[in-house]
Amino acid sequence: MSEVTICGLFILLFDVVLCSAPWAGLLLLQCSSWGGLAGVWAFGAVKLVSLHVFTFVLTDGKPQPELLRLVLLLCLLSPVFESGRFLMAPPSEPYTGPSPDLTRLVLGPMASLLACVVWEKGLCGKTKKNDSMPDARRLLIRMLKYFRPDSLYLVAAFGFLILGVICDTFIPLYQGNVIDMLRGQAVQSSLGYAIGELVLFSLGSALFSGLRGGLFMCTLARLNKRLKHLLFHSLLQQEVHFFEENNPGRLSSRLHSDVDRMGRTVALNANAVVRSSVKTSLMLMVMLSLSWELTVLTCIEMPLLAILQNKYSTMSREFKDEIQDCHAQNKDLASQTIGGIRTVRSFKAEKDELRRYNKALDHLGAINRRKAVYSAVFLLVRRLVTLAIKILMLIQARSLILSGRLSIGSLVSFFLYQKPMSNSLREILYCYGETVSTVGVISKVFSYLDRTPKCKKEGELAPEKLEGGIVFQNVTFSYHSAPDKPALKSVSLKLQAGKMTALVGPSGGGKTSCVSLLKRLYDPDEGQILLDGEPLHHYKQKYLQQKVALVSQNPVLFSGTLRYNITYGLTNCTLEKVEEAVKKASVDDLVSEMKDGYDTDIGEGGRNLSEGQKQCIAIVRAMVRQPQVIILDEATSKLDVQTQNSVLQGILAPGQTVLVVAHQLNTVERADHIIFLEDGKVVEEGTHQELMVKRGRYYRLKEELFF
Ligand SMILES: Nc1ncnc2c1ncn2[C@@H]1O[C@H](COP(=O)(O)OP(=O)(O)OP(=O)(O)O)[C@@H](O)[C@H]1O
Repeated sequence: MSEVTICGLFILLFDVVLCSAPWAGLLLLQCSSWGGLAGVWAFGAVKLVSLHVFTFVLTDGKPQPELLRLVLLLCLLSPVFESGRFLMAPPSEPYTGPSPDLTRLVLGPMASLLACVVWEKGLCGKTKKNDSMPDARRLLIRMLKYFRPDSLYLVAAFGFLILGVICDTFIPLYQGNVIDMLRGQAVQSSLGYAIGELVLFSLGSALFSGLRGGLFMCTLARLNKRLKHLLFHSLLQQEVHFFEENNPGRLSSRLHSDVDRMGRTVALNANAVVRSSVKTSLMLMVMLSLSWELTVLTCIEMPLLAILQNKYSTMSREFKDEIQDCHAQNKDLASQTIGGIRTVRSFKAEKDELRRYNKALDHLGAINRRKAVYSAVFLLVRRLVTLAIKILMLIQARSLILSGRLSIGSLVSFFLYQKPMSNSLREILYCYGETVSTVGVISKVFSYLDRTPKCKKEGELAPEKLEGGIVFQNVTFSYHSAPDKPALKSVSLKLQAGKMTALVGPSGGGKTSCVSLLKRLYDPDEGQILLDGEPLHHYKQKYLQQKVALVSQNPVLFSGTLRYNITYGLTNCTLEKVEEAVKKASVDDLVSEMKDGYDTDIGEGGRNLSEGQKQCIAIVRAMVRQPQVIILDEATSKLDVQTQNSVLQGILAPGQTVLVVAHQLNTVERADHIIFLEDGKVVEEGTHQELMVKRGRYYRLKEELFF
């Protein structure tokens, strides 16, 4: 047992001794009261001083904050409670102060102790152990701030909510009135009046609830739109490394399901909490007026359930995170297989894929089973607690009825109120649990929203005239997924303005990495790349993407029309410009063959086109930008030789800097200068003829091996 617990027990014992003294005195003197409310507060003050001194002595002058909170609770609970009774006492039965009975002597310290345990262990204790809880509060407050632009809607929604609840609470009262009138000899007009009031409250309840629901839904839709826009904007700013490290399925799940979930949970729970709180307060007032002892017992049930719910919520939050990750993985697995169905079919790997998917489903099933077991245990314990409290209440009610302090009718009314009040409290606790379990989701979404892209800020340069000379100065670069294996090691090379340069080398040599750096998809770890003598990051990003165009072997096209794909990312690109680019690239036949010409829908990812046609579209997309530097990364590999020649002839304008990427020397005969890259290093460079002499044997050998 810890030191704090032992000290707490001593303090409790001392409190019981302190309380029993005046009670014993009152009993001996046969007094029924000890000075009304003033006496209770005075005794509370005396207790506060005595217990403080006792605590300081007990802890050698260094009391723990938990003990001080217990002392405060022991001293203040009774005066506060009595003040409540005093304020709520009906005029027919004026307040006479606490009566000396044993139940009160035990109930006071018990309630204080319970409240203390709930606070320290269940709520506050959790906060101290788990650093994420203050974060949770901060995250929820931040989440609420996103509702700010809809404050007016929210104020109206909450207003309608409170009006609706008030109408709801009065409906049973008027129902009772009408029933009473049916039994008696009420005048026809007053019966009609009571029915009218009942109808009015029912209509009010329906109307206000409808308005409240509509306004909440509207606010939620607006919040979702705002958050999705912000998140998508933030994602689009991130560097390419980020997308390599984070799986696209998971990012898309954050953007859609998570944003929906966080908005829904926070808005609906706030709605439910306000509704339940108003209802609970109204019912609590009525219940206290019926019997405070039974109300205290009902209220003891609440913190016990709160502890249980708190524990369950923590577990359920972990389960939910696990399940969500699992769902994202499964979704990814399925979409990968469906997306790559041609490859799957050609390798006859359907059974393997099914087995992989089944394994993933089994994993998800196991988590769901564990969650179900925990949920069943939680439900059982919760029911047992409720049952135990109910038995205690019946025992207490029996003694109250026997002593004549409670009528059977009042007991029935009390029990009639108890169920809806427990439901309201349960709803509040449930909402709390739900909100806490959504904190993980909120924190992940916010972490993406707050993420600062790890790439250099774009510059301001956008010169009208660009020569297109490019220099790599000692460039070293590694991918984040393989930080110890640099893809480029101190590479220095030069692309002369207006000339065609070829990067040649075996697979994995670093050609594509050079191209990616040139397109600023990544930034070098060391060294720099100069364009017309200026570092690449000094140029405006938009300018750079327009002046340096890349056509890769597997171009990415988007669903939409042919024209949309050609003019992708360009504003105000006229049809004439598109037609000119198509003519230059000699692919006008391809366009004329299409059903709706430029307005033909090419399907998702361009699936209605052949691989060669996709390459043609990508070439036109680059041409339409009239770039000064054009990079052809095996851009025509899927075209037949004749088309390849005519396309190349058309696109290579005089004075343009061209970078061609290839595996073999014989495909880059036109190049003015060839750079041979191997294992991330420049190993040879020169003209085609020079290289054929130097590396011809090597190439002949390689080509024999490959072809
Ligand atoms: N996204 C990536 N993450 C981690 N490593 C990568 C990534 N892309 C390439 N690499 C590694 O970087 C090195 C250079 O690859 P790069 O793609 O630049 O070579 P390449 O010469 O273009 O090859 P290929 O001719 O086959 O396209 C290789 O070792 C490769 O494994």
